[in-house]
Amino acid sequence: MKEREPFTIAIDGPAASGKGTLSRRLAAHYGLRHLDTGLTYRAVAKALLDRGVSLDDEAEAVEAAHTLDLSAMDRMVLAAHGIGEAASKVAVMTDVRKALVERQRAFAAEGLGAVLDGRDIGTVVLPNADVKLYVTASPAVRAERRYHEILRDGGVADRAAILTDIERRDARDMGRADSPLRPAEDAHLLDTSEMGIEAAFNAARALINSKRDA
Ligand SMILES: Nc1ncnc2c1ncn2[C@@H]1O[C@H](COP(=O)(O)OP(=O)(O)OP(=O)(O)O)[C@@H](O)[C@H]1O
Ligand SMILES: Nc1ccn([C@@H]2O[C@H](COP(=O)(O)O)[C@@H](O)[C@H]2O)c(=O)n1
Repeated sequence: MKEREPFTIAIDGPAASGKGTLSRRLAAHYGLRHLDTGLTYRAVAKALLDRGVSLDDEAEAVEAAHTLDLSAMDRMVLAAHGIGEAASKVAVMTDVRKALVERQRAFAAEGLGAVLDGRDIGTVVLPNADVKLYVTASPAVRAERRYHEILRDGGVADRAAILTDIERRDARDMGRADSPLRPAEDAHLLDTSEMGIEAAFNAARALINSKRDA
């Protein structure tokens, strides 16, 4: 049997667009490793919060980025709302991004290929990825999904506050100088505002299969 070349899939999109859900499904389907790069920024932010230092402390943040153990990142712990907000603050620091991008590229280069999701995967981390997807949905739809996710996990949520948070994080992620969130020129847009998880997975799979077989 002919051996396949390593295959990389880059998935970007705003908060709560569904890129993590889609990336996990695709990685399992194609037998690829998966890295949620948002967790790397969250882990750096949490390290600063745990140490009781300011989120502006760039030297501490860079040190945390270099020493981060990717295999020890706990999605349940890092999912906390406050950590997401803190992550988008440390994510504006160029030297933090440099350190994390290096780690993310090293992850993607190992093995038979990988799916990476985040904000700058198609534009900065893996500009030569085999497939690039930009997953999005309207802010109202994303807020509604996050609202139901919080209730499902037993939490208490306020719809209006979630929408405000999502819009604030979008503005910070799209407006920063270094590696702002935007679709790569060669990314395929997947607007899931009116698409369920299964339909989004099927659309992504059809696109990836066409690239793999090409
Ligand atoms: N196409 C979809 N239709 C309906 N619900 C969806 C869809 N995609 C994802 N969801 C749900 O929306 C919520 C947010 O999805 P997910 O965590 O994958 O988003 P994300 O883009 O990775 O978010 P973040 O950047 O904040 O980590 C989850 O509860 C997920 O189950
Ligand atoms: N490639 C990335 C991934 C994430 N960020 C920043 O981290 C924040 C948290 O990300 P989630 O995907 O877990 O919500 C996000 O708001 C970004 O500020 C990034 O800059 N680049």
